[in-house]
Amino acid sequence: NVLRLTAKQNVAFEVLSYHVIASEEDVQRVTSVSVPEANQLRLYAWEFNDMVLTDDETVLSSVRMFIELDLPKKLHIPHDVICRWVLSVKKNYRPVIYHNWRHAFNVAQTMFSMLTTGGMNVCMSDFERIGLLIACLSHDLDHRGTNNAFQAKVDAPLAKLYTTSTLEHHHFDQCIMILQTEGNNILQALSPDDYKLVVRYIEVAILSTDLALYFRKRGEFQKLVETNEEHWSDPTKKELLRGMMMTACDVAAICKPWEIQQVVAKLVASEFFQQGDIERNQLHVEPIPMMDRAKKDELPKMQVGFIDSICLPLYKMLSDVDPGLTPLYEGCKQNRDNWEKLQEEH
Ligand SMILES: CCCOc1ccc(S(=O)(=O)N2CCN(C)CC2)cc1-c1nc(CC)cc(=O)[nH]1
Ligand SMILES: [Zn+2]
Repeated sequence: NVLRLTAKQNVAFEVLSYHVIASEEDVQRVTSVSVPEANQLRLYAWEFNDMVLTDDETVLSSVRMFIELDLPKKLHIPHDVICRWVLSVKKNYRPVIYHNWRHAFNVAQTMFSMLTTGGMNVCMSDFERIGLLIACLSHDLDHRGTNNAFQAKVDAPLAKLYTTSTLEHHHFDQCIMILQTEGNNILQALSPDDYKLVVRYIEVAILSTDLALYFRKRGEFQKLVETNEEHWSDPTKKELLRGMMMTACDVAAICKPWEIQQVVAKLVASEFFQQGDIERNQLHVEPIPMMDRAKKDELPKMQVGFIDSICLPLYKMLSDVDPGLTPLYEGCKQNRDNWEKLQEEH
């Protein structure tokens, strides 16, 4: 009977694999073209705009980020494996309004800029750099366009599996599932100990994108930055820095040129309002103001509140740690003025 069970499990896994991994046709197409240059793709720019790129170009741009950091060579990642892995990650993002592949791709590009244009490169090992890039591209895998509170409200299976950071645990699960799928393991050449270390970096990085954890950890990071105790040789302090970098990349649309910020804010609002509609019309509970379509006129005021309470303090601390990140702080401050002007118009 055990044999029958494993046979069933194998079939299930094959079927699952068919759905979760990239098609060899996609892999063929992507591996057959040369990877565009980073400067041609504007990958080093804080003002980077993904909207001008086709889906294949976002896949090739992601591959280019790994190549620019010399990771395929240093960690022996075959070109077809890195292409297949990026395509599989992209395939496991749902076509939701905001938390889709494009968001993850933008988060990874901001991390790439931090690791290069910023000064973070000097204090991050190859294992931290590949861990952070994998975490950024994977950090919202299989997002449903609704938040943690919503999973609990609808008693979603995920909420039973993970009572805290519900979605973030699932995003990490999906990341590992893809890495462990045939032909997708970009960490395959690492020793068991190094593999465990990088997977640990990825887990903590993805979980730190839960804003609840950011609020919990921010005070500790603030103290560290203020007292100039920035000894990044201390693993616990370094882990705290990587977590703050993840949050900064996750909300980095708030630092983008005003035209881009306005487009993205509309997408964020639409996804939030969609959840609010379900809460009001199907669950018969009152949505929070951020998700309440009836309060859309308060959006500029809410954005100013978001910038003041979450974003500016974070970009200020990171600019103190690495002056190379100051453009993020400046961009965020500029958008605070832009949202405030809109707020006054009402
Ligand atoms: C754009 C539509 C309105 O968007 C917001 C409204 C309110 C707040 S909030 O800081 O007051 N706060 C956050 C914590 N919640 C638990 C309670 C409410 C944040 C946003 C917002 N969030 C993101 C991250 C996805 C991106 C973005 O651009 N804006
Ligand atoms: Zn995200």
